[in-house]
Amino acid sequence: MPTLYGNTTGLSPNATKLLERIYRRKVPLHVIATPELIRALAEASHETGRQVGALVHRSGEIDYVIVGDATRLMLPDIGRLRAAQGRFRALRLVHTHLWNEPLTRDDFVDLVRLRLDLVAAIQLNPGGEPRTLHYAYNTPARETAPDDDAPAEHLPYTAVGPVLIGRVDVDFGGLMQALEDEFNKHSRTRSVTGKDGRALLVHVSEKTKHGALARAEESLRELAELAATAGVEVADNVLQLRERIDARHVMGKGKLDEVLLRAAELDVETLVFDRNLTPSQASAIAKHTDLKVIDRTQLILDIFAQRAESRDGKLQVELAQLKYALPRLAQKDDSLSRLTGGIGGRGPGETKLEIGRRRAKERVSFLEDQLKRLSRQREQRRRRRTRQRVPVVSIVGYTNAGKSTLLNTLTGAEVLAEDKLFATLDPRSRRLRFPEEREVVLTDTVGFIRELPPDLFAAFRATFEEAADADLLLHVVDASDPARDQHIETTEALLTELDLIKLPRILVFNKVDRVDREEARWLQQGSPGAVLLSATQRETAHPLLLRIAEHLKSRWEEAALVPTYVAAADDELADDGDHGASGDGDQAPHEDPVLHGDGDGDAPWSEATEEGTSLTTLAELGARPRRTVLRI
Ligand SMILES: Nc1nc2c(ncn2[C@@H]2O[C@H](COP(=O)(O)OP(=O)(O)OP(=O)(O)O)[C@@H](O)[C@H]2O)c(=O)[nH]1
Ligand SMILES: [Mg+2]
Repeated sequence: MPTLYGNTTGLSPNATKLLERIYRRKVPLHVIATPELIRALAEASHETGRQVGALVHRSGEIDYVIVGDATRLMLPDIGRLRAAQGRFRALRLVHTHLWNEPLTRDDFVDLVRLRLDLVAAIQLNPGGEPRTLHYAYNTPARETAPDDDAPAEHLPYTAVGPVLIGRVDVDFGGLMQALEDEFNKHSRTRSVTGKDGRALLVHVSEKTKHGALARAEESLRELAELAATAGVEVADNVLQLRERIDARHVMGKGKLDEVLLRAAELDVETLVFDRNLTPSQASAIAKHTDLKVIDRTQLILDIFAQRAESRDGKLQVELAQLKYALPRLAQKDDSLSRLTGGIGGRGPGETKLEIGRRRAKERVSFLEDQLKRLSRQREQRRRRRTRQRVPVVSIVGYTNAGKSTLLNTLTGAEVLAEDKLFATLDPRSRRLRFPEEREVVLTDTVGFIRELPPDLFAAFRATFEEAADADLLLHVVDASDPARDQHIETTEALLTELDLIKLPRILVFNKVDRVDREEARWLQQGSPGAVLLSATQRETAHPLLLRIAEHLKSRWEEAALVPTYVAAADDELADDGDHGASGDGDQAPHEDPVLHGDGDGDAPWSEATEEGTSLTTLAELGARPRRTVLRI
């Protein structure tokens, strides 16, 4: 007994018989539909007062007969596209429209979403006779040349009609062949700059507070940076503010269809959501759109996976990824296969994420054990260091603020500093020598980010263990970033969570070369205790060095490492601010290298060695030698 799909309740025996008989039709490849099929669909439709459709396979068989209501047809779940061969599903939908409507938005969405060969709608007259036909097929997204003055909007399909039923003259097989050739050619020639393909960024949030739009745009900007860091080319953004986040699909169905059509139009395969999705939301959206769906957490995890270098870092990323994947493994949905491979599915190193739930749980406890061991080792190292009473200064702040650049500049180290988010995942410590054998260990840290994924936060808490023992924190802020204040807020909130907020802290406004004088002055007035500098310009760091020395004065004395201390005149420390962007005229030229740092070698967390350092006097720091007092 052939199965009927869709709205089959309350069908009369006669209607059922007519519908079942549709399965007997055969449709050769050279036509969209035979007159017999069209008549059978019209007849069943007239009998039921509902739309009736057939999904016709290229083999000529009718695979599904579907009943709708008076205005629409709900297609059955016909499996996932990527399991199918080639570009198209090899199925075309031929169905009736009762009210003489042309193709509807639902028709286009089905065409694109399911990659159907073609969708045809037969318009019936009031007597139930087939009159005209509308049809549409997928066409490749067109590359818009820069000098192309055609409208930027380009639909991912071509629609034809109305055509009188007797006049439909389409070589269906020939059309499909031509389209497949065109799609193949298109995918060969299209240039993709992102190594991991193109994505559509989607921001949905509630329009609760004032300024929601500006915040949404700022958030999308950061997401675009994250995507670029992860190696994804951003094709476009979609932004929606709505009253309430939809529990199932985040946005409304209509908007989701729009996203789907836009994705097809731009030929992207991935949606990156600017929020964290629940496992069921991610799976429902993937299912509805047949696109790969990534959320903000996955994107960040992916960056971390690509960037972690040390054993510790790799273990932590893998742990965070597994913890993220576990509830999704439980979903038992075939969209899970999308979690593996490519963006969002990379494990650190060679680790595969394609593992079962039980294995994943075992691996989680293994990783946790390993990490505990490593943590103990670090603890021992730290204790040794504490015994040596070398003060620790930790550089913290939002990602891309210039922390590593500052470390490099101060110590002459060569830590990777890049205009990318999360350039540093395996923080390094460097020894920095002040005059008179006073020294500090300067530690770089992982950058903070808004809504740091909880699992990642837990995993990376460990990297802040070092900072917990710090005598002083340098909170580095990119002064030139429009979201500067939010970054400070986020960093302070995370410092609170990490229990580091109680440590003494110097606010360092970095990149002042990129803000104008007026703004620099304003910044200094707003935060009198802050230091302004450009980490890329070594000489601007002197006020900061003096401040560090001032802060650690008692610490050094207490440690009695040396019988001397630095006494910088109060006024010197108070007016540091104007050193900032421009540098002071009375700054003495200093000799390179001013300060010498010696690296830890490549192993993070290892102790600084004693070799290779040389001493400089505070005068050689070059700031204001005349007014600097050194006492013995
Ligand atoms: N113009 C200017 N650019 C700077 C300055 N300091 C750092 N940068 C640039 O800002 C970018 C980020 O610097 P990083 O030192 O990698 O920043 P970070 O805080 O360590 O970043 P993560 O490790 O990603 O958290 C790099 O391209 C630097 O060259 C500065 O004072 N002026
Ligand atoms: Mg860094």
